[in-house]
Amino acid sequence: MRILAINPGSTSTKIAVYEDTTPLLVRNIRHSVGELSHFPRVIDQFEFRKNLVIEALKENGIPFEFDAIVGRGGLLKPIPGGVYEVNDAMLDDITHAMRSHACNLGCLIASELAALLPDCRAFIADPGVVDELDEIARITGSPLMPRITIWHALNQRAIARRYAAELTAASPDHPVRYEDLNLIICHLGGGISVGAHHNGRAIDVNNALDGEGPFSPERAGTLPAGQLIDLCYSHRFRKDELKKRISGHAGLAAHLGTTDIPAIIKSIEDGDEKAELVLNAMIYQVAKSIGAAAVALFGKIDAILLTGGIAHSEYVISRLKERVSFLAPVYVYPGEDELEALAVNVLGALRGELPIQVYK
Ligand SMILES: Nc1ncnc2c1ncn2[C@@H]1O[C@H](COP(=O)(O)OP(=O)(O)OP(=O)(O)O)[C@@H](O)[C@H]1O
Ligand SMILES: CCCC(=O)O
Repeated sequence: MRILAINPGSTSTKIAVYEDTTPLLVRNIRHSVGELSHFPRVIDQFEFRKNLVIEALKENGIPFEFDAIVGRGGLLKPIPGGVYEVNDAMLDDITHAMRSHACNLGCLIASELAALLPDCRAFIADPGVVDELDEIARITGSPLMPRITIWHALNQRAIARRYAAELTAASPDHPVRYEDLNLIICHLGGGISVGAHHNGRAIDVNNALDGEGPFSPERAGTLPAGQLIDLCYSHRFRKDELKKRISGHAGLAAHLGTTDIPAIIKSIEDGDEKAELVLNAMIYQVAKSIGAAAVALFGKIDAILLTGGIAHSEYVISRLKERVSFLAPVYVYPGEDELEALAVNVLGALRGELPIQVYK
């Protein structure tokens, strides 16, 4: 089976081509803040990112022949995890999605490219709206605003399974499954999500997109509610501009004008005190969220797993470990396994080993 996996993130479009479980091509196409700022809305990046995918395949001599195309995404209604075939209900909900996120493009690009081929099917797997919250975690101080989650479900689960497989490989007589573990998993990407996983379910995890949790390279995280309301009524910003102050032009992008962690660390080394304070504040907020997840798990934690692009950074990881390693052993999985997870999920579905769910 030949599978094209497409993962549009907030700062990159990652693609991979798999022949069964063998990767034939893996590419990370990075997008600068300036490049993406030409597009008023994320959905407007559709043609741009789709063409980049086609160009990357051509440049690498990959023939446009696939059994399935799978995209990461999108921000649909809350649904159980798993593999879903793209259908009209999904495309309709994505096109009119209330929330803007690059992963919405994954579903749309997969669908459009698959339609160019006879017998090629389009899928998504474990989108960011996978919802397994404990009921107690949904309650906020306002009945008007129950909590929802939008998080890196695909990667957090893939990393959890990888950690369990590593434990099993180390002690084959004592096989361990993700479903046996209590884990805190922290995805450090353009957005940051921190999940408390209890026996294979994310019982609490922040809404990394809509202003909840730590701030991140391009998200505001939790904001002071009163000040936010005042800003809404200040006539200083239109609604869409204010939304960008929560997701897009927020976090490190708003404070420092860049989401590029290596560049920020370079300027800290060159003596930029503001960059140092802001980046350290982001690390501090991530550590506090890990502490909150520890409480959700009653302090019974097998491991803390740090993943996402920023987990490549020794500067960030060493400072995080300093604050949280008293809670549990910390393991680092830099980058993400999302492309492989997409491909493996779809391969399982095409082989009949995993159910293909229908989005309604
Ligand atoms: N080698 C590296 N060292 C430090 N930071 C890095 C490195 N590579 C990428 N990053 C940082 O990781 C962040 C992007 O992470 P990632 O690629 O996981 O995000 P994304 O896929 O664009 O968005 P998201 O994960 O939120 O969907 C950026 O802030 C980038 O600067
Ligand atoms: C759906 C992914 C969540 C995020 O980027 O914050």
